[in-house]
This record gives sequence, structure tokens and C-alpha cells, in this order.
Amino acid sequence: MSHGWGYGANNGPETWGKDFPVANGRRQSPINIVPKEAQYDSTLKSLKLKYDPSNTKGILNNGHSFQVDYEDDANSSILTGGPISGTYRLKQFHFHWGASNDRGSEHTINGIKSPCELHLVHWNTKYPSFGEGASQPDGLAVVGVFLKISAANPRLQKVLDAFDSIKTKGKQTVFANFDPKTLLPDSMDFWTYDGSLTTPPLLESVSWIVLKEPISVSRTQMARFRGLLFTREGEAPCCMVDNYRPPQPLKGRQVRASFK
Ligand SMILES: Cc1ccnc(S(N)(=O)=O)n1
Ligand SMILES: [Zn+2]
Repeated sequence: MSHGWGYGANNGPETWGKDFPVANGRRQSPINIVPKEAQYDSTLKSLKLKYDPSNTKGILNNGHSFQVDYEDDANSSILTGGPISGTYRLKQFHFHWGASNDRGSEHTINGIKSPCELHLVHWNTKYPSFGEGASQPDGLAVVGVFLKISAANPRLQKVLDAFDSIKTKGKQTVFANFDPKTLLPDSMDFWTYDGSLTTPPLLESVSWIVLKEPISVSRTQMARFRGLLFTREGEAPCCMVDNYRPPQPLKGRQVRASFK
């Protein structure tokens, strides 16, 4: 029985290239961001995120992370501006985190990992669907937000409170009226570069928009992320932790900054 990809010793990021050769491609993600080497680009527009909480569809443990899914059959929850042209629709958001607070993020800053990273995934409405966009070089835009250990973040509480209902792989539950904008920091300053999905199929279709300012999460809240399981009900339990891909080679790409 071929085991699918994951984050373990036998199916983790170092093995993904076997089934997904693009893993060694020229625009893979995540990357290490070196702020001093990022080029300020005054032509970058300000980020515009307009989300309609009533588009919230549900929350799911997909066996790699958990995701909150959004209705995307209209331009009601959209991303515009920043480095992208046109309108991108919110599909879902999810997180990556570590077994301890010294690791967990996918992007790093000067080689420093954060304990957790939020990804808000959007697709270009010039294509008919997320799936179509995912195979196009300008098909997706993901906003990445770092979480740093500080005071408890009350805006995470509704997400955390759903965890008991989605502990194991494949479980989903109702989740309504959640405004992802409440998970964003005050500043919309960002770095941007051309990259890929950070999990298989690792498609090189993502305009990455990584926010400079983190949001807070407490140690106790991080412990609740770690209570989720990679495994299905009835299987030997494996804690959902360290579900992050390490930084990939820049291969000549430029990272631009929206701020000086
Ligand atoms: C929807 C989706 C699939 C795979 N990878 C990602 S990610 N981690 O690049 O945002 N998102
Ligand atoms: Zn992600």
C-alpha cells in the first residue's frame, strides 16, 4: 500500500520529489526571506482584502493541517492590489506549526523560524476554478502571516474551539460567519515573490505575499494546535505537529518589499 505524502521520516519533504519532481523546480516555496536583500518596489499597490464572513463553509482536518473553507462562486471574499493584477477569490485558510515554539513556520526571516504560519489561499478569477488556476503561473495568491508567542489571541479562539470536533483526519464540522480579516495584523506591509504550493502537488502557481508584522498566539493556544492528529479515528494516534516544509533554494528569484 503506497503511503501518501506527509511530514514523517518516510514520507516527509525530503521524499516528495519522487512523486512530485517539481519539488526541485525553479520557483519552489517556502523560502528564507532576508529583508536586507529584498528590493523596495514603489510600484507595488497596497493590499486590499475584502472578506464576507457569511461565505464561511466549514472547518476540516485534512490529515496535513486543518482548513477553513469559503464559498468561492462569487467575488464576495477577494484579494486585490499588492503584487497581483485582477481579482483573486479566497478558497480557504490553514496553518503550519511545530512540535515546539522554536519551529513551525514555513517561511523564515534571516533564518529564524516562527512557531506557526497562517496561509490564506486565493485563486485568480481569470481562470474558471481553483483547480484550473493552480496549474497556471499566475493562478494563485497566498497571504502568509507569522504567529509569534505573546499574549493569547482572542481572534483565534473560535478556530481553537472547533478542534475537539475535528481531532482526527477526515473529520469536519460546521463553522460559520468567520471573518479571516480578524486574523490579520495592523500593518499590511509585505514581501512578495513568485513561488509554489508548499505541499504536494507543489505547483509553481503562487504569488506569495508574506506580511512583515506577525499576529500573537499564546503558548497555551499553540498547545491546542498540537492536540490535533494526523491520523484517522481508530488508528494509532500521531500528533499533528511539524507540518511545515523547510525553505527551498531561491534560484535567482528576487524578493520585493512593499515598504522601505
Ligand atoms: C490549498 C493549498 C494546497 C497546497 N499547499 C498550499 S500552501 N501551503 O502553499 O498554502 N495550499
Ligand atoms: Zn500552507
